[in-house]
Amino acid sequence: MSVIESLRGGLIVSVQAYPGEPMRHPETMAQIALAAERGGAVAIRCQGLADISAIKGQVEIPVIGLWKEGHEGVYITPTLRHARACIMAGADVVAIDATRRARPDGLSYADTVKALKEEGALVMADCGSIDDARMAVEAGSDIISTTLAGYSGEREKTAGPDFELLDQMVTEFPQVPVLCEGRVHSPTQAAEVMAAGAYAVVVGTAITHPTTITSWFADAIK
Ligand SMILES: CC(=O)N[C@H](C=O)[C@@H](O)[C@H](O)[C@H](O)COP(=O)(O)O
Repeated sequence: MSVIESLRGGLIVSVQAYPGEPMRHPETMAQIALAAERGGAVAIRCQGLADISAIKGQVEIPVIGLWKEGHEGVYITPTLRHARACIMAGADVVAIDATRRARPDGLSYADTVKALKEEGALVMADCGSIDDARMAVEAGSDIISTTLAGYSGEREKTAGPDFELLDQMVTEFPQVPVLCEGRVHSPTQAAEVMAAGAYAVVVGTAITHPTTITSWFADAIK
């Protein structure tokens, strides 16, 4: 079965810790990824070359790798160099910023995807709007996703997943795998995005970010 086919209908778990956080260590991330695999994840999404390699060493399921540089503007795998490095580190799919903003290396999104495809890589397009998705499909991305909805200035940051953008994407691109990622906070919401036509759902915070999960409970009993 192809990597993309193996994601169909499944749960992808995003395993990331942010700079300065207590769990930001490749071995810790790899342990969480393995736990997620045992729980039924069909793939892991993770950040940074050390985490990608450590996680590849632990799990059998595919790894979607990205490399975050900074946290403003184009920061998810911002350049072709970052994308190539993710593949070299072992990622089965590389996730890259697929907004229409200028990229730090001056390449267009289409040029970046073209180079990666020529090298045999699979590309996940992290989109923030339907216009981004159009550009990403035109460029030949293997997967498109709602990852940047609410973070790139084109969509409101909904409390839960951006169902409206998901609907636009699956309606306009029925032939392209559309992932729903971002603020999927419960099993019910995960089921809802699948019912809405997502090819697969990506859950990060609600499974792998204990500080945030703890704050949900702490706030609820204040
Ligand atoms: C916008 C951005 O930088 N998103 C990042 C992308 O890799 C991660 O910080 C998110 O945790 C991930 O998308 C999963 O989303 P959520 O944690 O909401 O389930």
